[in-house]
Amino acid sequence: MSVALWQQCIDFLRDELPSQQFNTWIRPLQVDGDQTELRLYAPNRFVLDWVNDKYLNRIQELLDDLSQGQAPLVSLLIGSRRSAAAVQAPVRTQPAPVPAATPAPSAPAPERIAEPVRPRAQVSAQGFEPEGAPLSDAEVATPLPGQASDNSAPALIKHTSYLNRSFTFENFVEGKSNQLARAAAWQVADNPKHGYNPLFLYGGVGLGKTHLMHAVGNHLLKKNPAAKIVYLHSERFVADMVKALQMNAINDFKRYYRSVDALLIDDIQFFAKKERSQEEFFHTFNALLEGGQQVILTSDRYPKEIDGLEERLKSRFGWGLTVAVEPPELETRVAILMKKAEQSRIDLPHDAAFFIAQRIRSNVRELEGALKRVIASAHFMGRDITIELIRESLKDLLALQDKLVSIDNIQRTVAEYYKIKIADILSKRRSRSVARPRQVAMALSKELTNHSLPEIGDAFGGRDHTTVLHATRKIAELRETDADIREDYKNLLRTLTT
Ligand SMILES: Nc1ncnc2c1ncn2[C@@H]1O[C@H](COP(=O)(O)OP(=O)(O)OP(=O)(O)O)[C@@H](O)[C@H]1O
Repeated sequence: MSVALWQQCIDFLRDELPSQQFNTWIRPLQVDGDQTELRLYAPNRFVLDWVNDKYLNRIQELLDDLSQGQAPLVSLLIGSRRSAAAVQAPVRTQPAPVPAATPAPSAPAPERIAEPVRPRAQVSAQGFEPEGAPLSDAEVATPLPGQASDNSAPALIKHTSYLNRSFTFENFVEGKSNQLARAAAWQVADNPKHGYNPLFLYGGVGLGKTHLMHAVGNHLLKKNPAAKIVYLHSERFVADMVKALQMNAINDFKRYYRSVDALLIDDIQFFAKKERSQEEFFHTFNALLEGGQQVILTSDRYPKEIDGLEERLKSRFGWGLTVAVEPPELETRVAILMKKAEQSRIDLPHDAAFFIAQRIRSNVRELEGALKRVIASAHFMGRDITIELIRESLKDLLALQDKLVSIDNIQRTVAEYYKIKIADILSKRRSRSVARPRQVAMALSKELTNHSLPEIGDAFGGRDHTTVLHATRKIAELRETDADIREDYKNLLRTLTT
């Protein structure tokens, strides 16, 4: 019964919280319980502390409301449902109104959990035999990217453990969009034995996941130059494994990967549908976790949403910490440009950085690419970087952007998104189902185009500029208070700018 109540509570939290927060803190919680007690299992102490601190009061409040004051007592534990036996005693919290972060006075100190409790891996480093699932076509067909051999690796393992030395924490610009991911990565880098294992970073292309992963690796190496840090793309892992199987050297392969201090694997969505590789990775992963070696993974989406990935892998990824990296907001884009210019010892005026950041919104890689082009033009023509020079050197890119974000296109995209007609957006109808999307479209037009308020008003069926102003203010306010609008706006921005 309390589990059903939790499901309802989750529905509210999903609506109330930005998706990044929901995915990071609430979604990994597992639950069981009965009429009187609801046990929530956090994958590690970090999540437990955070939930305790930030969300438990609200959770208890919601449960009270949903059960008309008959809410079960909430216990927050470390572990997972199946490993509950391994957990000695919960960090039991008081029901509201007593502050939820306070452990019950009766909980004896020695029983408090000091370290994350993790279910024991089922397979030891030596325990796996190669007869697994047969190779799928995709596994066999995966090309071998040409990289030099790593001296310490068996000859068949072609990857390198090279980390990009410029991907450091110092060079990483922090903003709202990547704050959590950076904090989690820093924890792992600074305190690997007590951090989160695995650390799973996910988000769209070019947003800094690889950068952060390397930053951890670089920091670990700085602290211990003898550490064996292996970074590779998931396709490389697959290719090495295929080769090892072909050469009858799978044991070398296993030994090598299981001997590392930290294994960093990029873009693990490429494991999808490659059953044999997943099998091998699963065992490597277990062995590393069991040995206390650090694993860091990245993917372009939330692990549970990767089609073609085994459930047991998805579930195991949740033992550590899963954090999203979001597209950077305007201020962060400006700061990134200023940082990159500083690294290249280029004098980039703030208004020029602002201009580029305003126009290039999709991701940091694009932003960097645009800056490089501007710098090259400035060098080539022997001119200072001005907005005029930027307009010239990014002419094609900006024209493409303008086409993409014309008011017409915004109206069409918003109409499609909300499943209404463009004619409705232009009409005088005031019903909420039409008025809100219209306001969203107006706010997007203001943010994404250079049209003036009167021009935007004209394009929306001849409305006054004050109506457009009101719409942009209203939507700005709703993006703070209403999770649906916030999500809609974010999705539309992404559709219109990538
Ligand atoms: N916050 C940031 N501060 C400084 N540079 C950044 C930041 N975010 C991204 N970058 C830079 O943007 C580029 C792309 O980042 P990165 O390769 O880490 O993206 P990614 O998320 O791993 O993308 P993909 O999924 O395509 O591999 C890199 O050059 C990186 O240094």
